[in-house]
Amino acid sequence: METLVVDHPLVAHKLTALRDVRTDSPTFRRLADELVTLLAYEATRDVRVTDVTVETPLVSARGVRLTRPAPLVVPILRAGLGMLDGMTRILPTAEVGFLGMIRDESTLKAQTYATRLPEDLSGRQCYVLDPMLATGGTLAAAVRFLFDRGAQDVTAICLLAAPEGIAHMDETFGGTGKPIRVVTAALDERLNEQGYIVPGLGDAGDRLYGVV
Ligand SMILES: O=P(O)(O)OC[C@H]1O[C@H](OP(=O)(O)OP(=O)(O)O)[C@H](O)[C@@H]1O
Ligand SMILES: O=c1cc[nH]c(=O)[nH]1
Ligand SMILES: [Mg+2]
Repeated sequence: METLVVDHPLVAHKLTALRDVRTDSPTFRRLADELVTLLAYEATRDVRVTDVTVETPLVSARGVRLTRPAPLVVPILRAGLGMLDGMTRILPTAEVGFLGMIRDESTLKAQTYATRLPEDLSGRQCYVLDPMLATGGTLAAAVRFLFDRGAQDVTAICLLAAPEGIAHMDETFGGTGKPIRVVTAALDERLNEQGYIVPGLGDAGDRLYGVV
């Protein structure tokens, strides 16, 4: 599995503001949206394209267009929804599937409460959106759903990742030879006793959707 920590001053600037406990929900939503677009630019570096020729007003020119079928983008509800607009802004023809997952805060195990994915993902490139990669239980389950339906490769875009989550993904998929990438704005220090990323940004879903 490949992990890419995007090293860019604008990414660091927006992430710092997201971490700030004083950032209110409307600002948090806007920053998350902007940050995803920057991460998505890096995450889509390997998106498949097909050679085409276009007519400019002057001559024929060679170029590319996205290979069809377009990639599948899968936000993990609830918090991943806050990343969908930022992603589809740069990949407007993407198909969108949904996974609803919640982590039981006492066991830290992920439970799936909704799946709305194409049945057949043979040969498809997939992008999973979830702001937080903590223990990795949620992302591992989501990635398994996609590979079970035939996905060719999966890239997860996470605002923040913990070393424990990256290690869990490596242990789960490392020996499978499946192409998986995690693209994140930062690899934080650790998880605390409650499974929260430290220094982190708190509960991403609550901060996005106004509980705090
Ligand atoms: O890596 P893990 O330890 O599995 O934890 C990460 C998950 O926890 C959060 O979702 P949460 O369960 O809080 O649901 P929500 O999006 O509805 O807030 C987050 O958005 C991830 O999906
Ligand atoms: O730090 C964390 C860990 C899991 N989920 C969150 O929203 N934040
Ligand atoms: Mg939450």
